[in-house]
Amino acid sequence: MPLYLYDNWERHLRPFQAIRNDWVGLYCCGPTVYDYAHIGNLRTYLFEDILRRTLEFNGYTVRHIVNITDVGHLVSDADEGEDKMERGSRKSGKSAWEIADYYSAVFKNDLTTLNMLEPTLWCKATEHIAEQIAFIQVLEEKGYTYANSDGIYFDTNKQDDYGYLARLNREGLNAGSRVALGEKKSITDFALWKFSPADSARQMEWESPWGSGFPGWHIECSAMSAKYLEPWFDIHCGGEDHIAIHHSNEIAQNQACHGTRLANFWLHGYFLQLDASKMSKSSGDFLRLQTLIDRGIDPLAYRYLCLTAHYRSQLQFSWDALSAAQTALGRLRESYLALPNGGECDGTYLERFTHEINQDLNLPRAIALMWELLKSELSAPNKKATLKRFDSVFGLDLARWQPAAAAEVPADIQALAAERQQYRQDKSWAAADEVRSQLKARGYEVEDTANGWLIKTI
Ligand SMILES: Nc1ncnc2c1ncn2[C@@H]1O[C@H](COP(=O)(O)OP(=O)(O)OP(=O)(O)O)[C@@H](O)[C@H]1O
Ligand SMILES: [Zn+2]
Repeated sequence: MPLYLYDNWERHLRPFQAIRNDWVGLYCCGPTVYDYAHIGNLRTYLFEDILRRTLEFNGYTVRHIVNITDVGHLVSDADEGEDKMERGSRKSGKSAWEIADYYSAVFKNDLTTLNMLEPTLWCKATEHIAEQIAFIQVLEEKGYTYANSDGIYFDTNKQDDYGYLARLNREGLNAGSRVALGEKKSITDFALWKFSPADSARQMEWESPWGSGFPGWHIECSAMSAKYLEPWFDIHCGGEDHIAIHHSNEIAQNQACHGTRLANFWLHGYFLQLDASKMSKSSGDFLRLQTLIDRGIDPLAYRYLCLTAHYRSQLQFSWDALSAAQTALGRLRESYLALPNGGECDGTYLERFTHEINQDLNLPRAIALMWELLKSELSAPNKKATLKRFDSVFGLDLARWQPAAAAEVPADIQALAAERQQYRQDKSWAAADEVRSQLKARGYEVEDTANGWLIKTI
């Protein structure tokens, strides 16, 4: 069954075919580590995690690269204003290096808490300055750059199809924005290298053929994806806000340097909205994963919530929806736990599941199918085996979940519960009731569910 993905370059579903035989290259733009990630950012990484799991489900080996932007992302996407890292440093009183380390570690921890798979490789912008300088030098040799008083810029007029990914109307943009042009030749031109200001020292700066300074934000992704994947690889991801500027600029750089548009497929995760606008670090109005945990929400309930919305539609955050997700996850975990082991994955359900996830990651329908499976006539052990296979894509970690009290249920009680279950299966009702009384006397009760049993304390 082919895997169809919605490619934003072509703006339609395309059957996925790997470029190479040995691995699939997946590059995901990582966080700018000047602050905590919010659950909106995390929604995009969850979508990328699901994509990776779907590729692996389809038998591919994925080389999954995530970068850490620890320099060069300016407050304004028009390459103006302060570097977000330096601003974060000024606000916190810590060095830019310290805050980069701190927020990178918290970010990685958030991903683990949400049961995301560890990328094959993390790479930091500040550890790839030489690669970025070398990339800019090629652009310079090929005539794509110009210098002005604050940096080396990419001349977007040199490319007829600049901005194709975003279907940009360049004439319209240029006409409407003369004031913001500054020293740039065209409003879409962007910085490759920024000079350190003459009057104040920066914490993060390096020598270069053009003088002391730091790289622009977009060049790191072109340089690092070429280094760790290839200049032409399979799939590039990010949030929807990256389409118009960041990814358009990455493509421009690669077209100029390597003659490729970086990636064969361009996939974007759509926003988590808070009160009808994008949840955003810069606005200061955001929720962290830890905020949810502090309010008694299981982090995987947030993962479940994200699974119920398609990645290509925006998701409106609400506490009600989150608590409904928590309830559903609880039911799912209990059902899974109650099912006996030893079954086999059901071929028909597996085929239907593959059809849903291979249709551009239709996780909402895959989740609905999972509930249908639980209610089905399938044998209990086979339900469990099938569900386990589904969970390799959902990533809800069902097999590891234990109710808080379960760890304390003594082995002899568990054995009694199993004995009772056996009596019930044999229709020896009197013996089953007798064991039930014994359990009760010890302070336990067994709850029968559609799919098995659960031991609870009275
Ligand atoms: N509200 C959101 N919902 C989903 N993804 C988002 C949201 N906001 C940002 N993203 C994505 O999260 C990833 C990390 O973004 P990054 O750390 O650069 O955020 P940022 O641009 O500095 O912060 P912000 O835009 O929140 O002020 C990117 O892929 C970005 O597109
Ligand atoms: Zn990027």
